[in-house]
Amino acid sequence: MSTVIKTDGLTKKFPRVTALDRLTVEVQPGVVGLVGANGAGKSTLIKILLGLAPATSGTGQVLGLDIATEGSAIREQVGYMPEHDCLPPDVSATEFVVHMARMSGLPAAAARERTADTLRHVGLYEERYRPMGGYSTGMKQRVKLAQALVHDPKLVLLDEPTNGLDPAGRDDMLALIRRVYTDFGISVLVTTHLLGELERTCDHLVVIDGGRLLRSSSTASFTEATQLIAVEVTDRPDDPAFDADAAVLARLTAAGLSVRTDGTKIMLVQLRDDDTYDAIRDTVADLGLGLVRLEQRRHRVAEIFATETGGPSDVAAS
Ligand SMILES: Nc1ncnc2c1ncn2[C@@H]1O[C@H](COP(=O)(O)OP(=O)(O)OP(=O)(O)O)[C@@H](O)[C@H]1O
Repeated sequence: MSTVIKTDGLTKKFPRVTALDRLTVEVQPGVVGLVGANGAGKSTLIKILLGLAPATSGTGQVLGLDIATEGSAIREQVGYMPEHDCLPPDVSATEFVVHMARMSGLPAAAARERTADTLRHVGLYEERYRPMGGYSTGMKQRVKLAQALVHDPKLVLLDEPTNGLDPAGRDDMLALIRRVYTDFGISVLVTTHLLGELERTCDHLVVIDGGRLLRSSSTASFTEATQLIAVEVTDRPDDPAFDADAAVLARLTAAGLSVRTDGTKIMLVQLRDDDTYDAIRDTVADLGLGLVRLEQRRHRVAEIFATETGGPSDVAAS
């Protein structure tokens, strides 16, 4: 696998703010999420990777090309979906995407053919002949994605593609983004400030905060299993006054297991060995209770973020 993006000590200073602070990161082929709160430096990084803005210091390569000297070669092979609305309201999606295809060097016939295919792929059919001013946000985001894909790039950089979409629209867009890689083999770097979106969509996550790298690792390792089992039990139907949780807690503790509650009806039992599950099941059955939940806890991306930044207050957990 060849590296798709590589930066080394990448720094971008504006007069009053350091937008990127010695960022060193490597991205392999796949769907990669770039996550950070508003102002973390995501859009700045994308512009520098495209060779549209110079870095203050540090180096970087995209598809093996130097961001400082080979910007136009990078833009030939990379598609870019900007964050903000950039679509002229009076032209149709077809006219616009054909124009973008021609701009990236496709001959007229090929541009028309690729435009039809790409718009169909992102789910725009009859409406592609109507002026874009009348489109919904979801349709506009699809056109923006289509223009990023039309010249058949090896990599697309998508800046907040789910912005402004309702939950169903977001799910559709994320599924579409996933297919860009699985169906066409085009690698994706997608930015978002919504952590919850990434677990299902991305293979790998890069988390930045204040322009600095917090963490870069596979999505699986972000959400890897902890050594805790979440247990929730029913009350006794014949004896609602019986404190089921306290009884289970006392029994498991007496059996040498470490148990804590998290303020809800869920108890967290430290996984000791394979017998831990049996010990919990037996205890619950002995007490005449039922099990509502018995599952190994997984880290969620949002929890990691909270641990490493001291609080997720400025990052929406979606
Ligand atoms: N052209 C500029 N001049 C001065 N400061 C800038 C400029 N562009 C960005 N910044 C600042 O750099 C920091 C990073 O901005 P950037 O837009 O990269 O963040 P972001 O993570 O993409 O956030 P958002 O999702 O809000 O766009 C912010 O503090 C921003 O105010």
